[in-house]
Amino acid sequence: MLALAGILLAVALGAMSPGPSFLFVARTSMAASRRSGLAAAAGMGVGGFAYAILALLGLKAVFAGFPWLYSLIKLGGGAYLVYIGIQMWRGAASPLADLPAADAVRNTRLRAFAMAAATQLSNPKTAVFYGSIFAALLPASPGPLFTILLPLAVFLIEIGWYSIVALLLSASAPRAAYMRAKSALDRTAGTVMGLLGVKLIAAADSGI
Ligand SMILES: NC(=[NH2+])NCCC[C@H](N)C(=O)O
Repeated sequence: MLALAGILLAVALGAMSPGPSFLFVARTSMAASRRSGLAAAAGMGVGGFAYAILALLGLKAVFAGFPWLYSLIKLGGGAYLVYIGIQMWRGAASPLADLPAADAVRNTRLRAFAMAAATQLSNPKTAVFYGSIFAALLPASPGPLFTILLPLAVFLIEIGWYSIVALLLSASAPRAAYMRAKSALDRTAGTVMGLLGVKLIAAADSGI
């Protein structure tokens, strides 16, 4: 159980370090709504859960055995981050839409959830964390209880941290500040996303 606690601490610290996933949840919470921000937090939880399971299944060995797969993931993930960055730039100058209809709100939440999960899965920081540090901390032969508890705990930590981010940043003061500086903030976030994507693509042929 001590091993589990150590791994979970590493997961929490990793989740709290800023990166593309943080940017996505922060922006969704400020630009869309609290509920969309929480939907995005759930997407991050699901993405982390998927990575924890992959790691338990031997993600590191898979990457070591099939280096091209690791490169492919980096290429695809990098391209996705660049795409998100461009989308942020393109929307930067337009004001936020007026209150959308109920249908649109549902769609927005679902979209926030799906895009968050995609962001978490293609996020180089997340992939590297679960593919290396996390995998290295795993016991050589984890028992069944450990194998069940670990992905669930990872899900709770990731969704928990990003829910805190969503709740804090969807409050009226951060939202108002975001509205005032929307185009500059969107361009900055878009540039950071795009650069992280380019960095990932450039490193696609390097090893684990
Ligand atoms: N335990 C982790 N490393 N989770 C993924 C972290 C992603 C990182 N916090 C980001 O915002 O991009």
